[in-house]
Amino acid sequence: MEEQPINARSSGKEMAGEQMVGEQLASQQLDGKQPQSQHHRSVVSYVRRSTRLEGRMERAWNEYSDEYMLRFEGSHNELGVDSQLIITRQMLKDKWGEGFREEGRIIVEIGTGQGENIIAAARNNPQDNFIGIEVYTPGVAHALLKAGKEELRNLRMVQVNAPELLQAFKDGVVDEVWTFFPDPWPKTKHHKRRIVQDGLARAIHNALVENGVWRIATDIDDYALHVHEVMDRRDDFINEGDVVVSLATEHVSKGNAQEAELLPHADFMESERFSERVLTNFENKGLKAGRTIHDFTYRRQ
Ligand SMILES: C[S@@+](CC[C@H](N)C(=O)[O-])C[C@H]1O[C@@H](n2cnc3c(N)ncnc32)[C@H](O)[C@@H]1O
Repeated sequence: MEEQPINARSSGKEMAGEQMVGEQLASQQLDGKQPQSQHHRSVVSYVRRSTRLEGRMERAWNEYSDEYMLRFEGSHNELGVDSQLIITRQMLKDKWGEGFREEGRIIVEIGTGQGENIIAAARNNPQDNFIGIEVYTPGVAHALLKAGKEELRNLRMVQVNAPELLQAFKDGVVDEVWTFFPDPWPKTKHHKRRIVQDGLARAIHNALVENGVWRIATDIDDYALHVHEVMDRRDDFINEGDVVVSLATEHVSKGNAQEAELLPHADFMESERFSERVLTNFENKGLKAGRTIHDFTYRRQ
């Protein structure tokens, strides 16, 4: 479905469109200038759908959202974050309340979907703190339901546009950022909507502790190539991959493996499967369709 570019902040209707995020906002801040108006339009990586919850999901929201949702200025009832917001570890601790692990790492997952990964990670690593960012309300509700049922204390969810939140973190607050199976946006004219972009990389670089890592996974070859294009030329991250992967160097459309085989290939370095990554529905679909799963580890320099 084609998105309708309307301003999410002013309308709050079913289809959200374009607002200032990622590359533009990050580059303005990191260049030391004040960002322009937050209402300036830029491209976002999602299409906002109807967010009406019913039944179990509605009950989960009512029961658990007060405890599990972290709310920041500018993030009430909309997906934006105040461009002046600075998130420190102390602020997180204060908002979190009981359950924040003083000595623990802070791990942020961008685009948690149904929450499978972040829930499993929080359960398996009770010593660390996990923050899930997701724009899609039913996805957030699913995560709340699972977290609430398991009484996880070391997990919080935020419903905002992830690049905006990432760039609010004060230098060196986050230990790891995970982006697993980002929306592929296969059409060339939509590649600018892919969430892995220079602006997000800069924001994540700033948010990460020294030697912190950004882990990415995708089942789309063309997206894997896009990740290499964006990340491998950066000198502020190092690609820690030690597995050689051959990828078609011309962009190919999603699923067009035959065409890809005929195109010129080049070798790229990728990682073994990240051990904390669980098999989600998205990955399962990719595997069933015979696609290769690509894992990336970029370490902050
Ligand atoms: C293809 S799903 C993958 C979900 C999950 N990571 C998994 O592996 O199952 C991508 C998710 O990213 C979310 N998303 C896309 N852009 C986002 C953004 N700018 N901020 C937060 N979430 C976003 C979408 O709503 C969607 O749930």
